[in-house]
Amino acid sequence: MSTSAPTRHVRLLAAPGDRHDEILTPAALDFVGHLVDAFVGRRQDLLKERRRQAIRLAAGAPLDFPLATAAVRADLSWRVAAPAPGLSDRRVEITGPPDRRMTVNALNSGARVWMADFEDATSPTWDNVIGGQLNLLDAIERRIDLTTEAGKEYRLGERLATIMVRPRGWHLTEEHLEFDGRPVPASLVDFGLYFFHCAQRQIDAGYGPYFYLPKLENRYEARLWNDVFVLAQELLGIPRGTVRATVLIETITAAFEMEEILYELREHSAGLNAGRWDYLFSLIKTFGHRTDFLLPDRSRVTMTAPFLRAYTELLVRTCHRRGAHAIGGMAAHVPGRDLAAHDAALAEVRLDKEREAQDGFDGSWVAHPGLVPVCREVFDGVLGDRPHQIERTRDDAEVTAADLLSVRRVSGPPTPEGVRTDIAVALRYFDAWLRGQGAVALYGLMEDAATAEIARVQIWQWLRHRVVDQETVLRLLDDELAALGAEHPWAALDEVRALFERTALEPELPLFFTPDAYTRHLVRHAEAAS
Ligand SMILES: CC(=O)SCCNC(=O)CCNC(=O)[C@H](O)C(C)(C)COP(=O)(O)OP(=O)(O)OC[C@H]1O[C@@H](n2cnc3c(N)ncnc32)[C@H](O)[C@@H]1OP(=O)(O)O
Ligand SMILES: O=CC(=O)O
Ligand SMILES: [Mg+2]
Repeated sequence: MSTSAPTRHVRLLAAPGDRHDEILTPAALDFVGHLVDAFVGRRQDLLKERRRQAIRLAAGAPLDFPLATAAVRADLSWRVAAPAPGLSDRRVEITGPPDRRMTVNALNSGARVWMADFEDATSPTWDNVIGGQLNLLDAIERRIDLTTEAGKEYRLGERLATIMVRPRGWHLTEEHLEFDGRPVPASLVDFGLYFFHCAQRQIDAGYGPYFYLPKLENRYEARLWNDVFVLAQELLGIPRGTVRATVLIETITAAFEMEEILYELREHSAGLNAGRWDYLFSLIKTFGHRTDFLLPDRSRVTMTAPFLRAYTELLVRTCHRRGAHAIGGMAAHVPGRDLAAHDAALAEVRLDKEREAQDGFDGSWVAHPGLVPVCREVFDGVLGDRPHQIERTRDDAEVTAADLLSVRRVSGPPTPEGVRTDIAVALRYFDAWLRGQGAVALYGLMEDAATAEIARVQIWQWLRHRVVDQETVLRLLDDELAALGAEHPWAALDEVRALFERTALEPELPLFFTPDAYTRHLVRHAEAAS
């Protein structure tokens, strides 16, 4: 590193794990320490500002495009950085946790990009966090090949997806590391360890350190990330502007600051992604108390709803005006076990990708290798030999604040089946998450932290508006816990019930279910750590 070590250190509180020492080297921990020392205070202030903004909006303050930055939006002269090597053609991006086998499968999947996910698709057990870093390092070093006991071989092919890493969001902490007696921001751990070990290796391989940034709520959080990148590059002697990052627009407040977010990150920006599931979660969380934001069953809120079309149209228009990629979101259908379910899932995904490609997106996400071909086919049909369609500026897509908030047109009460499904999904997902699995297929759909959040906040919203009564929810809760216990005798039923009660049934809605569940259930401190 080009500067001296921090005077205050990151302290490791976890017991040693298999090969963890290869990631948690003194130099890597010093590097993370530098980042934490520099940014921990600002992160804290920004989290406080999130709470203040939530209170303002709950009290009826209007949400609009910020007046203070009108000049940034009006100035058509600025552009984001040119696409970096490996990021020009992003027609298909596969996402998933950096589990060892899935890492090989994702890199070989035929997708152009693999989003290695420490956020929605990962349950942040310490083993998953450090194991994920090891898998990334081993993949980049091409030493990840393995043969299972059953004889199945996993070998990296010749043409691999470009890696983009999604660190955990600003709201989460990593409690196996401590700085000044306090847990460390998880974003800086995931970003810092990957950057320290892999940034130069990726540059040497002809790519670079690339990221996806989740759950940002405003331009100040984008500025914080940009400053993290500047310092990280400086510390390791990597030229400024080497990092690239795609920001997920997946909160309702960030939808009003898309231009500003691109502007803040412009020297490191790789565009925006329409993170539809967290977006819906954020919308319900932010305006859940208002009757005009009462949403029906999740299955009835599709991407053709006017307020969601407004969001994706604005995203494409904003990106393309600034020379940035606009990347589509996740259709939740995953290939089924039988042929009919498989065909139905593919048809749903095809429709979703067709709409995105026609709207001007430059590529999109899939959750499963079996969906890569359909997404590629659709985008091939629109892009042909062009790597993207950034030149399509979508000046026709005029979107107002009212369009983004016009939820009333799809609002309405849930069906009994919708209530049961949300409870079933939340419970099953919580159980998987507590056991270390952050993404699961349930009832033909991919479920992860974002979709599980929707399930629990919908129940909260329906109870609050009395369109479902507490007795019904408690009866369904008993039924679904019994069904879960019958299917999975090992399920942590008491913990799952308590988590559901705390995060869906209390009058005060917790902002996320993950910090509570993490601190209570996933943290394992070594008794003798010093
Ligand atoms: C809202 C959002 O943020 S979306 C982004 C975050 N969410 C995700 O990334 C979810 C990613 N997807 C997944 O994790 C998985 O596809 C699941 C959990 C939904 C389903 O997984 P499974 O039940 O294992 O699916 P299935 O049995 O069909 O898998 C078949 C093979 O494909 C592999 N596979 C499935 N999905 C992926 C993936 N996303 N990446 C790499 N490999 C994958 C499996 O590992 C398995 O390979 P194997 O036979 O070599 O072990
Ligand atoms: O991260 C993606 C989302 O839809 O949420
Ligand atoms: Mg998300």
